[in-house]
Amino acid sequence: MATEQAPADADQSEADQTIDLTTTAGKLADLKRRVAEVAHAGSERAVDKQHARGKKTARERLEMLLDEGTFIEMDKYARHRSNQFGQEKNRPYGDGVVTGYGTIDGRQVAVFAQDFTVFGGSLGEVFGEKIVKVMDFAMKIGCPVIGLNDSGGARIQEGVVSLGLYGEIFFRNVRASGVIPQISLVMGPCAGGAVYSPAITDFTVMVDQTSHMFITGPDVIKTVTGEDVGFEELGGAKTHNTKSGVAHYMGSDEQDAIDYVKALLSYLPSNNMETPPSYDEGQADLTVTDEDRWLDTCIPDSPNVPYDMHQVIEHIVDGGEDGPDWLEVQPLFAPNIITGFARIDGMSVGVVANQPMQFAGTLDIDASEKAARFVRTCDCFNVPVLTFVDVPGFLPGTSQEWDGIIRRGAKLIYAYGEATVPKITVITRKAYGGAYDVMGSKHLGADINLAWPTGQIAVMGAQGAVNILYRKELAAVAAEGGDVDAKRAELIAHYEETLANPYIAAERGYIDTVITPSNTRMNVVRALRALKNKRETLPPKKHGNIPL
Ligand SMILES: CC(=O)SCCNC(=O)CCNC(=O)[C@H](O)C(C)(C)COP(=O)(O)OP(=O)(O)OC[C@H]1O[C@@H](n2cnc3c(N)ncnc32)[C@H](O)[C@@H]1OP(=O)(O)O
Repeated sequence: MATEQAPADADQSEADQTIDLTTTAGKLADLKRRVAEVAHAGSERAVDKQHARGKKTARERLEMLLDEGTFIEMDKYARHRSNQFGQEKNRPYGDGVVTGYGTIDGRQVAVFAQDFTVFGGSLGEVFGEKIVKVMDFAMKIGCPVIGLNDSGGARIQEGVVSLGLYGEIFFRNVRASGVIPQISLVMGPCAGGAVYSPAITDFTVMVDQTSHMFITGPDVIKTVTGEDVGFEELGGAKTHNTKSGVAHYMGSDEQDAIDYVKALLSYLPSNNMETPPSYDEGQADLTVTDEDRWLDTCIPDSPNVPYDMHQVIEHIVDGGEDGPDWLEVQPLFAPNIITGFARIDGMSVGVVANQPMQFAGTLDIDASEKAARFVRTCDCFNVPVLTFVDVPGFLPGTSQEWDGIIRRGAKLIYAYGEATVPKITVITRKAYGGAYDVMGSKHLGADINLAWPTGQIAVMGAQGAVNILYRKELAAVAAEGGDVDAKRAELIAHYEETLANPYIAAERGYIDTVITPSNTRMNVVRALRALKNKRETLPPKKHGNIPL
């Protein structure tokens, strides 16, 4: 995979002695020797230790990630210039990070892979300069940059210079945000300030058991707060995929994590000036199939009975022998909302959907932030947003209020309102209260709004509404010894008939049309085709002020 072939492991010192640098043959032999040194920058002991932990080396990982034979390494002869703490005696080629470019599924990408076998992958001046250079290169040519993180953090011996280079990387992460996709694979430690580069990138993928992210480690935490916590519990892949929402996917092993990144890239354009790649576009069968007909039966008669929104999504997106063309993002975090990429009619689509199986599909802080971030990611990279709505409202509770559901829930409104990509919304069942507005409503600029006849678009559910509207009447029935439950049922039926349906919204054009569920795929395909050339721009401004 290097541009020069490394010689087989022979007795190197003997070979070195025979190199005559005054001849061309000698100079070529010298280059070969250096190439071999580059490839074996980490000691055998460090490589063995890496493997014993179930981790691959930086070069092995790049081989797994990139198309075979496409990697071109940059700065392989770079070495640190530090002469502190005896560092001048050890100047391995590459300085602990492998950088360069290659292809994934034939598409150009730039990469850097931190090499834990050299100085623990710690970031010094030259190491940092190499990353900065490859990021600048990716920006110039408009291709995604993928960072493989496995590092002890700032190289302690190089002091503030290391911190300066972290800052240079963060700065570029910010400037590249929304221009080129940035993806972080965390495949070992990622500690202290180092975590903020992955945090700014579009996606962070971790590996179960072998990757950790934290600002301060267990020892510091013990000293400062007295808490006893291990690496895994504090900042392992499970923690960041389920609790903190820092990560977007937990790979079961390194191969799984890498495969996820490759799949992710297949839904994204190379930069914000391009549209995402499409596969067999325009080939969708628009007749109603058995898969489509399943949708006519999936909504339970009782509004209190859940159903799995994953199944709805899977019946609408493209599919083949390998199953639905669907890649969930943050599947383990805030599962009351589903986010992920799909292909419909061969086109890339970002799906946001309430999940009635979790907290009845209510919106809470985590769900709002998860979906807001996802909608903005789609909008950056010209991916249309398809929303499925079954939401009974925002989650009530003091913890939600005190943790800021007002400003944090507002992010989702902001994200939908700001997005100029095609926006298509399907209301399958409940769309209650403020949550109706939030979830891709016409009022927030959605282009096509569809509802199923099972849709209930109202300020609140029938039960709650009747209890408020008819409190006095119900109390009077109770006082007279009448049948309160029968009266309530009668009032609920009346409310459902008059208000909890999709037709009032449709009368006003808030819903473009009410469709038979089995016609959803056909309607979505036609809408995507119609909206393909949608052009909408925001008023000129420096940038908006999303509540953070
Ligand atoms: C902005 C910031 O990044 S602030 C954060 C600064 N970094 C830190 O606080 C983490 C410091 N490092 C560590 O705590 C540990 O090395 C860990 C947890 C990352 C990994 O531990 P282990 O897997 O046991 O690896 P180990 O400690 O042996 O490190 C491997 C080698 O990398 C070196 N190394 C690790 N981190 C650093 C570092 N930050 N700077 C310089 N060298 C480092 C180690 O000295 C060791 O060198 P050696 O093989 O010559 O003995």
